[in-house]
Amino acid sequence: MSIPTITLNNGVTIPQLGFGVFKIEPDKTKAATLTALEVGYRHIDTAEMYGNEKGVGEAVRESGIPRDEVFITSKLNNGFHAYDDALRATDQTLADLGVDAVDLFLIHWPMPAVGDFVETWRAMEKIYADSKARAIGVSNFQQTHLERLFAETETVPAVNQIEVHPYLTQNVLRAFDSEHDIATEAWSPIAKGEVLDNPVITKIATEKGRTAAQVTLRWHIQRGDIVFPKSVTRSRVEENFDIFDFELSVEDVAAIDGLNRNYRTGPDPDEFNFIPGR
Ligand SMILES: NC(=O)C1=CN([C@@H]2O[C@H](COP(=O)(O)OP(=O)(O)OC[C@H]3O[C@@H](n4cnc5c(N)ncnc54)[C@H](OP(=O)(O)O)[C@@H]3O)[C@@H](O)[C@H]2O)C=CC1
Ligand SMILES: O=C(O)C(=O)[C@@H](O)[C@H](O)C(=O)CO
Repeated sequence: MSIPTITLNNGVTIPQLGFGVFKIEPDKTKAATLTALEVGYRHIDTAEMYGNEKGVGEAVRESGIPRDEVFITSKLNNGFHAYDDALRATDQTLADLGVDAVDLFLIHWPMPAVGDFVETWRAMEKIYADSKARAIGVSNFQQTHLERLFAETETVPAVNQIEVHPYLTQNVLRAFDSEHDIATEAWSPIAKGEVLDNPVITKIATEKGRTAAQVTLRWHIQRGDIVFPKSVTRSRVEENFDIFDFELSVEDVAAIDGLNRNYRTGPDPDEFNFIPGR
């Protein structure tokens, strides 16, 4: 099964479907990631915050798949926004993953009340210039945060990774990303499972002979976003991968768009200023 790719604003290509590892225990991450790689995933989304970068790196090495065939994303944790801290934390991420460079590196949260993300972005530009990341981007940035980066720095982020699912369709921010050549990545794409019993989605699933998760992931793919559902259950890892041999109609996509209720499963980026360990 060939996974579609998206070309980022610096020419780097990313598989549109990946595997997320948030909340996978460090000692279970190697096995879970190996399962995803066996099933066919070639894009893994991790973060320093998840405490499981080592397991991801071990799985990629143990899989025997050439490094350049697996796209690895990690994220700079909230306690490392200061310029020198960001550079040091990046080196630690590379050491934990056991790689020379990540494919994509993101500022995990803007933390607007702290207010130092422009300095952090300058560190990201240095990390990119030093070839420690093939592409750099942000996560959980609102339009105002992006506008500050445009005004005060040189590089437009390649990616904005934000919460998106049928109950939080984010069409305004996604359109803003797109106007500025920033690819949107949709985190918690099935809303941590919360959308799977929605009658609009289950009806489409029944009509298509698919599961609600497959319909929801297919909706993301047809809207053009990048997704990386998480599962520690092999049958679900397979199910979530098996979404490229059917299509939703324009009406199906519109019906799922209509489920938006601006509901977040995770923190509001305008209010989240949490620094782990402090
Ligand atoms: N940048 C950021 O701030 C954030 C980024 N992320 C990224 O996004 C990824 C995905 O988001 P996440 O929050 O994990 O949530 P998801 O929307 O991917 O949902 C994961 C949950 O759904 C279950 N599940 C997965 N597939 C199926 C299926 N086919 N049928 C029924 N249940 C299923 C999983 O259970 P089980 O594992 O038990 O099978 C798990 O409980 C993360 O792993 C992380 O990489 C997530 C949150 C914030
Ligand atoms: O999963 C992530 O990438 C996150 O940032 C979350 O852990 C987020 O910080 C959260 O859910 C906090 O409760």
